[in-house]
Amino acid sequence: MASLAFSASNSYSFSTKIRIRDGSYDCSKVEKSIFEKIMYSTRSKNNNLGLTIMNVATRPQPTVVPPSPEKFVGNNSKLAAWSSVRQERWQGELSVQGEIPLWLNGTYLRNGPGLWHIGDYGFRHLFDGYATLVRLHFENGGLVMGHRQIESEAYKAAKKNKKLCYREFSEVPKADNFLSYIGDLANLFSGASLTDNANTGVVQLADGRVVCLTETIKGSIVIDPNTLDTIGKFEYSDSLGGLIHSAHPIVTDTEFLTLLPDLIYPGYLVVRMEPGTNERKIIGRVGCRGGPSPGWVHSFPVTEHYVVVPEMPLRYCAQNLLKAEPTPLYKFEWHPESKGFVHVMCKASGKIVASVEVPLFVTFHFINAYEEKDEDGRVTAIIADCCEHNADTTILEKLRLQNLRSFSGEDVLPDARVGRFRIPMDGSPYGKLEAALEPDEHGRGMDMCSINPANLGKKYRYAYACGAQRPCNFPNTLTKVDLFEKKAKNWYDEGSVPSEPFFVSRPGATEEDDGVVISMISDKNGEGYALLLDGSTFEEIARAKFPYGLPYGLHGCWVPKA
Ligand SMILES: CC(=O)/C=C/C=C(C)/C=C/C1=C(C)CCCC1(C)C
Ligand SMILES: CC(/C=C/C=O)=C\C=C\C=O
Ligand SMILES: [Fe+2]
Repeated sequence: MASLAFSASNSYSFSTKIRIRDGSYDCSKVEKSIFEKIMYSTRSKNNNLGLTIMNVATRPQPTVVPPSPEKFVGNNSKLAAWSSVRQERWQGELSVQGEIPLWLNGTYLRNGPGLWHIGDYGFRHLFDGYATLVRLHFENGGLVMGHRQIESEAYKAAKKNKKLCYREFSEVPKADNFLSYIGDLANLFSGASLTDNANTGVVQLADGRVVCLTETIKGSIVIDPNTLDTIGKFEYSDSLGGLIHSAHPIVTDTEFLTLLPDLIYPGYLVVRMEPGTNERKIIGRVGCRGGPSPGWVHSFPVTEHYVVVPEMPLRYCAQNLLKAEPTPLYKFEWHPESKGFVHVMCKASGKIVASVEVPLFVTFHFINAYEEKDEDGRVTAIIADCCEHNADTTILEKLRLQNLRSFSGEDVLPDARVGRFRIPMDGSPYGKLEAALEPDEHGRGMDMCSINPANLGKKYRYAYACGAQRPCNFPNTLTKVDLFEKKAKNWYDEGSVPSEPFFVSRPGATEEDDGVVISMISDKNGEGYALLLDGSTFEEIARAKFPYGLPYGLHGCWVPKA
């Protein structure tokens, strides 16, 4: 046992006890009050000690780099999905089988954790990898593919120092000695040691800027969608502070909405940023009804007038944040006794208009939400759909790379469903959560969803997602879910892993599913291709082989031709 005192910022000093076990520093006994003090001290404008803006004076032309002969790293199956990307960048025209519709003019960008190695050291969890951007540029029936690493500070530092330098989702840099461990703790609380590895998603703001995101606020990075150049850090100009936000903001032509979980006074700030600005303004705040900390908010849905704030019983955990080694639920803890809640905030007033207890749930991704009205047009309930993992947290463990790489033929993917919340707006205390369709329709796998963006916040019929054809260890189908008919159509290619199906609407379309669905496939031979399905029939319309298989990617966006 050691007792020490140090100053985390100029204004706070504190002491704590550190137990040294097996040569590692276990800080699980750090008192919450101390944690709170430190976290609070980060709530100032100047808490980020991270990136500075890199100026790109000229826009360089994309470099065409031929595929290198390097071997895939770290995978014992042929699937490229769980192997680190084989080179920093590539760009070239692909040959297309089938026909790309001539109306499809623009660029699909997909982000994801594509590099899980520093030298010989391999990361452990899917979410740890350094961000790899992939670009599919569609023009006049042709297709140019490019991929490139995002030049985050975390990635650059790892390359330069040949070691992990920032805290990733599950990986923590090793302290050289006890004193540096103490320094690391201070850096954790100031945010300085948190990653800016923007490896989760990419969005185009209404003002045209393209921003890659993750769950750390400092991991908001502006890129050039044409060259995939890293332009620089997206600096929020407000003084909201904080370290983390939802990885999935809601982005429309008029706004950028996100949630900032508050770990000190458990709750969430709902904030809005107008196009052309970097300033988030507070719409309102909602306090948690369960404890001891806010639920993980990887995503959240909105309706036309409301922001839906989920309070999941899988909650951020201050103690786990301090641990050097990953815990079973990483930075989170499952608190069934704390219950699950859904809060509904009016976008215009910031007032909470409903706050209900719901059955326990586990979700990364909300699909959509809408207002249910009576014949007089009064809102009687909010319907919110998500990819729900049957209140089972084991999915997090299944996403460890070792598990993803070792499919033995055994069916190990936990069941998931389209979870439909019904949140009454009449003051009743409970909401419902039920499957929106029979989960066998999509093989009891369900994640990585998209909808026609024109239906955001409105009653909608179709969702596209990844489902399962069992046995499997990861969602392996593309599925089109019809929420009216309660049916699904599934696309499957044995041994392949498809990435999130992304719907692009045909200009002038009047039907919700009139458009195409884009996905990228890792196939069983270690190769990969871009796949286009018809949004309505869900039949293949085109595919284009990549020069080599690419790692799995998470979320994408569509950048229409200017
Ligand atoms: C890739 C993905 O879906 C999620 C990534 C999540 C990350 C990088 C979370 C990082 C975090 C830390 C580095 C410390 C604070 C907690 C938390 C936000 C989980
Ligand atoms: C890939 C995934 C879940 C798959 C489960 O079936 C979740 C990704 C979360 C982050 O974006
Ligand atoms: Fe996500």
